[in-house]
Amino acid sequence: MPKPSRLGYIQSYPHLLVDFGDGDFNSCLRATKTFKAGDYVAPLELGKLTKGPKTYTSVQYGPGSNDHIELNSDLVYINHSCDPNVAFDLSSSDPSEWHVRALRRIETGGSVTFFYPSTEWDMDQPFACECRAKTCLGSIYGAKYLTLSQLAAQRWISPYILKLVAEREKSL
Ligand SMILES: C[S@@+](CC[C@H](N)C(=O)[O-])C[C@H]1O[C@@H](n2cnc3c(N)ncnc32)[C@H](O)[C@@H]1O
Repeated sequence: MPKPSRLGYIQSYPHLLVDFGDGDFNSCLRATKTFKAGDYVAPLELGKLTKGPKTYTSVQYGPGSNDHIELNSDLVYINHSCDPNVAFDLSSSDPSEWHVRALRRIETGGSVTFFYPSTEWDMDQPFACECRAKTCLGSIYGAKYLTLSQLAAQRWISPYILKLVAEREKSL
């Protein structure tokens, strides 16, 4: 189940709802209540996660090229933004603590977004970003293709991504 479908849709989390659009990639996840900065938006429940190869729906959890999980829940509909409102925090060595956290206030009905290169080093499916943020980076390929200052401008970057960037900078 890479993506829950519109047909027979059952919400995965009480305060998050998929807004299904037409076409393959035009859906998003919306908040059905207001979240404050720092609030837990959703846990990454271990029972739902599956390890697997890198895909456009997977989330990286470590520095290795095989360190990817499928979310198997509505969280897969969280779009990228260059000015995101949540962090995917998979930094704990205890996976039961992995979670999605609000980086700033999210109003009821607001689209939930994260900065994909905060978890992804080299993405399976790069795209031309349509986030419309003033700080939009244009094309999103993964952290490997961003400068240190572009990454440093973000509120949250996963520790293993920062480590990979540090290794890249050292080898220059
Ligand atoms: C995991 S899906 C996210 C949900 C997706 N919108 C959908 O309807 O299935 C990731 C894909 O959504 C699209 N996407 C996500 N954020 C985007 C953005 N800011 N601009 C353009 N496309 C985006 C891209 O095609 C990307 O490969």
